[in-house]
Amino acid sequence: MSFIASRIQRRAFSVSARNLSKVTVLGAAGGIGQPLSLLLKLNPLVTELALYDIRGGPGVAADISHINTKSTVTGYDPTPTGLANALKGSQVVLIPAGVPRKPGMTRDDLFNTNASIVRDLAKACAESCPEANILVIANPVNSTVPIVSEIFKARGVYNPKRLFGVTTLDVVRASRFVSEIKGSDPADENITVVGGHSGVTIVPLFSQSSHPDLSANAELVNRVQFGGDEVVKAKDGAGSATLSMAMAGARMANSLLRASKGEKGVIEPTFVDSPLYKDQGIEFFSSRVELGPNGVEKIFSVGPVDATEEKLLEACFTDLKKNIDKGKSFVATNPGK
Ligand SMILES: NC(=O)C1=CN([C@@H]2O[C@H](COP(=O)(O)OP(=O)(O)OC[C@H]3O[C@@H](n4cnc5c(N)ncnc54)[C@H](O)[C@@H]3O)[C@@H](O)[C@H]2O)C=CC1
Ligand SMILES: O=C([O-])CC(=O)C(=O)O
Repeated sequence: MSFIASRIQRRAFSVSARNLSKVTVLGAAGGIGQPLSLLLKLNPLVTELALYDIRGGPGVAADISHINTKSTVTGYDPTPTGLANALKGSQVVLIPAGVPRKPGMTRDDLFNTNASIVRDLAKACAESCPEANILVIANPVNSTVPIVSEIFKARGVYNPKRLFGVTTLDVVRASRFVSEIKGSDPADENITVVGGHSGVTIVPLFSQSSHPDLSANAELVNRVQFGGDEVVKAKDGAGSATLSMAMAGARMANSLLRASKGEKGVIEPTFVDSPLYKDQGIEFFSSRVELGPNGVEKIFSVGPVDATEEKLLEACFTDLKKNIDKGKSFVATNPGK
């Protein structure tokens, strides 16, 4: 083959490789995993969908694979090889694997079960797809994201630009709740929510929205902070938010894929390794983040806040630091196999 022909062929390969987007869902047969996988099957940016669960992955995959969009769907057996194959070549890995809350529980009460699930899945990711974007949905997000980072660090493959805690549901809720009060279209309501993803670590910044008066609406602030509890209570023992979460997770994955294809100005709120409050010992923080082909492109600062929000941020910092430290020390004391 001539030099030019081989160069053309190489370029054609790299262009088509860039156009291929394998997305993996770990926990694909669960309450979130199933509708999330469905929404990803409907996304034309996804070319290959890999579904893994400790039970039921192949069944969900067979069902979804009949949907007449172009992407291929494969379900993997619950074995180490199945998991490795689900992850190999993946560009985006979503992790909704783990137990959900029951009424009366906090997200932190899930730690004992979910920490080791996330730790072990993170090990598999570090091994099989160290360069993928990892989107952690499993709670408590404030602790599970640091767990993933510690595992990647221990293996020398940590890239802070590729690790995301999914906090999209908080802004989805905030815009919907505001629209109910104002009688507006939620699509027009851009509410910034910063901090973490549980209770008082969730800080909506209404003063920055087109309705600054709402920052004094304690009931609304509380509803955004404890929106998850509203669903847990209504489901009465049958789990937590699954459908709205699937929509939020699919939105976040879609934003990453759009940015990876070179679209500019794609901004999502997300819980990332962040410089914003590192001087206060807070290594991860959710704020508006511009996404790009390399993952995190730019982390926006919190911006001006009013006195009420200043107090909310103080409460957030205290809990968030504890949650992050808990995740980090878990890996130090429970490194697993
Ligand atoms: N980040 C967020 O905004 C939200 C997070 N969540 C969290 O997402 C998690 C999942 O919630 P649901 O889907 O409702 O729970 P679920 O119990 O319905 O589904 C979890 C799935 O994970 C699977 N699983 C467990 N261990 C696994 C492992 N080692 N490997 C692969 N799969 C495994 C289970 O077999 C099950 O199918 C919970 O921790 C929940 O708290 C829920 C809503 C919002
Ligand atoms: O509340 C929960 O346990 C699930 C969750 O994270 C949410 O709905 O925001």
